[in-house]
Amino acid sequence: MGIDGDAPVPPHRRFGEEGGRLSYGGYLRLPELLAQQQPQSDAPDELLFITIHQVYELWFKLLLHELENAREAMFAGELWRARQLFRRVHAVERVLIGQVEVLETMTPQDFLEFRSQLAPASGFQSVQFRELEFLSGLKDEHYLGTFRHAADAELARLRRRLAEPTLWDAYLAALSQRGLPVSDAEIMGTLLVVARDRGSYDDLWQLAEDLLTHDETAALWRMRHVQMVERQIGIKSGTGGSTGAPYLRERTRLHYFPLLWELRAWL
Ligand code: HEM
Ligand SMILES: N[C@@H](CC(=O)c1ccccc1NC=O)C(=O)O
Repeated sequence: MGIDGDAPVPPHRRFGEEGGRLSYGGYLRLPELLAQQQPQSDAPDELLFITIHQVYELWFKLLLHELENAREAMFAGELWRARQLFRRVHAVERVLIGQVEVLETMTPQDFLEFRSQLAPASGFQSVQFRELEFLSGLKDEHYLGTFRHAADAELARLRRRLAEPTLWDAYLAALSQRGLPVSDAEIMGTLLVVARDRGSYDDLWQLAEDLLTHDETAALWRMRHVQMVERQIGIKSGTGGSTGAPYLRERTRLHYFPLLWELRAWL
């Protein structure tokens, strides 16, 4: 019973009612969000195709945010904070791989109902995907060419990513703050010291493992994507003008942090 004799108000009724300003849909901007799925054909599976891509782009946005914060934490020497953020990054990346399965419920015949209308659009033109690559250390300015038709603001974002420090630069800064040499000639020696003296450097070792997991999970997504592509379009070329699966297979060999992979051979 409440103090005035009425039945107590259940907690779920009280919370958030103080100001009465926020609502679920208002806070999350659902009218705007849910107005953005607009198929251009009558093909029943185009809604799935648009939804999946929009969900990917939302996760990409979060990943960029968390990776920027992880980079800042490494520069600040707050390795525990960087590690906390990498746990989140890895969890999101596993979701990115898992949701390929949802798109694979589409048959190639159903995809072909709207595929021809997509060209020349393609995942090639995902600005945030390329930003993730640049931030992670895979800076390839040739890709600016694929964004010729992008908005000025998007091109500016890519150029900024090309100019700014990568996650690897931030890791080198963290090593350097602990008095370890990081020049090109010395870095492999330093990585070996960290790997062999876990008593002194376990936090740096674990952080390098977090970077490697980010690298590995990105590669797993590339492999999963190319499997899906082969299942959908076989050896057809891509709407973005590439050779399709052969181009994508080549990209699965990429590494964000090649030295961390090379280190294994020296241990
Ligand atoms: C039916 C499903 C899909 C097919 C058949 C497909 C096909 C392709 C092909 C052929 C390419 C090479 C570029 C081109 O010439 O078009 C490509 C690139 C790409 N796709 Fe997809 N894709 C599919 C789904 C997705 C999804 C769900 C995403 C999530 C965002 C995605 C993201 C990308 C990205 C980021 C690239 C550029 C990769 C790179 O340059 O390394 N794709 N895709
Ligand atoms: N490139 C794909 C089409 C495709 O998947 C796509 C088209 C427009 C926007 C995003 C896409 N997703 C990944 O490439 C294809 O060649 O079939």
